[in-house]
Amino acid sequence: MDHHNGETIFALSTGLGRAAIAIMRVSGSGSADILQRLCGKLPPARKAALRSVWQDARTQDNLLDEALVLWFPGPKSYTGEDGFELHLHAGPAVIQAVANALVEAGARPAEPGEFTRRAFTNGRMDLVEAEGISDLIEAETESQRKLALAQTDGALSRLYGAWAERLKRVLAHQEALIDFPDEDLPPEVEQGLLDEISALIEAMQSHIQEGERGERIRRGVVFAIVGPPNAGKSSLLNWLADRDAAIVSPVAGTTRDAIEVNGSLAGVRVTFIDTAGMRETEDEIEAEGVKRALFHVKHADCVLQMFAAQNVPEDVFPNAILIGNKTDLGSVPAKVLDTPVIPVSVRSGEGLSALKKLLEQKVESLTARSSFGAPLLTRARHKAGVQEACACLEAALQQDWPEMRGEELRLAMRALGRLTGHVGVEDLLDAVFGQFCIGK
Ligand SMILES: Nc1nc2c(c(=O)[nH]1)N(C=O)[C@@H](CNc1ccc(C(=O)N[C@@H](CCC(=O)O)C(=O)O)cc1)CN2
Ligand SMILES: Nc1nc2c(ncn2[C@@H]2O[C@H](COP(=O)(O)OP(=O)(O)OP(=O)(O)O)[C@@H](O)[C@H]2O)c(=O)[nH]1
Ligand SMILES: [Mg+2]
Repeated sequence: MDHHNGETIFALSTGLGRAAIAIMRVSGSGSADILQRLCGKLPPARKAALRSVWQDARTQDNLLDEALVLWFPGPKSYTGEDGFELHLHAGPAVIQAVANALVEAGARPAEPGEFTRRAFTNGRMDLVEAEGISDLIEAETESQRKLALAQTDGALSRLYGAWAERLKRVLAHQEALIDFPDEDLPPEVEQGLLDEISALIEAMQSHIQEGERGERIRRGVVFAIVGPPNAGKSSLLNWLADRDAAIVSPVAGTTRDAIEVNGSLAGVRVTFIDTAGMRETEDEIEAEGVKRALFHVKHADCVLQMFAAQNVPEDVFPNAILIGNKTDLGSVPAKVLDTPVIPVSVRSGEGLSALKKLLEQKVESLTARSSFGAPLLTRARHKAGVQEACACLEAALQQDWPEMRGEELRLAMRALGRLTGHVGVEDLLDAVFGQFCIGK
């Protein structure tokens, strides 16, 4: 994608649902001219003004709307360049007419994430903060909101920046060892340097480990509901979803595809996946369903293994929560192979509130932080970057040659720099900003 910061871009920043007001956002060096063309004299900076919006204000040709107008001169604006907002009456015809007038005045529609991309390019925020903005807009639960907001506030960026600073000092000491090999530098210098590298490795490793929680909060905790046909898996899904998401029937093998339902538990986004009942089958489609069920057993954060009272399983999946259903028809054992069984009857409702409590606890333990307040990584991109930096530091420790060690340290610095976007990220930007909402 070719990006021209000189161009003036616009986008509708408010959602397309039923709403009274729509915000059209404009950014770029042509903003002052375009705003004057549509609304006449520029309003005072950052003060709302009520204006008529015209196709051309000079000729008072074609009145489009009466709008609140905000003028944001750069470089302190969100994008770092001149821009303005029109708070219009929401309505497809108003929006279309204003968009046409903007194009006629020289602006073009923005790409997804282009406003924030400009904020990044103009040094208003780094890459990690920009990703946080995108997550904040997507956040559906309280925990997602908090995590994203901390990220837009620079908490994660500051952690990576602090590591980069420490690395810079290590590198400086390393250079001193290279430049003055014959001077009698005290041996503590080299030892101190190695200790600092080890400390950084440890910090990065625990950050990666904790990061699993951040990724879970961001994407949601995934529960896979599995078990033999007719156990009542789809019935449980429907109860958890509070709607008829999946077909329930007495026919064994009713569910063949995986059915996902999103919800929230303990303020955390969760996904429940109902799967095909596991059994040997000649049916090609059902067999594919069973294959998918096994896939979800492997990839879910937690497996809900369900069985019906009369049909106690011989094996228990690792880390599964065992649910014995249909207690209205018969009793279930207290344990199977040392795993406690949660007795429920989805039909009568018995045990369901206890099950829900248990699931809430599970969600909390899967997302709770061990070190309070430390920022969490939230994406595979962050994890990969920290892992790369960490691998370079480990390689640095293995190097006896000072020059080679210095090279590994520089590579680690570079990996951290790419994370926040301070170095060499041109190739990454389309991927990062392409995931944004239009108008942000
Ligand atoms: N209508 C509207 N609401 C919005 C935004 C927006 O752009 N427009 N935001 C967008 O994300 C968020 C709030 N963020 C904002 C960030 C900066 C400024 C602003 O007025 N900046 C001043 C400079 C402020 C200063 O540093 O002194 C400026 O633009 O000149 C406004 C909102 C959420 N709500
Ligand atoms: N008596 C009784 N019947 C139940 C209970 N829960 C579900 N059922 C019934 O058991 C049958 C199978 O339920 P489903 O939820 O479709 O079972 P499933 O595990 O999704 O089955 P498959 O999709 O075939 O793998 C249906 O007739 C349900 O009404 C229960 O607690 N007690
Ligand atoms: Mg089913």
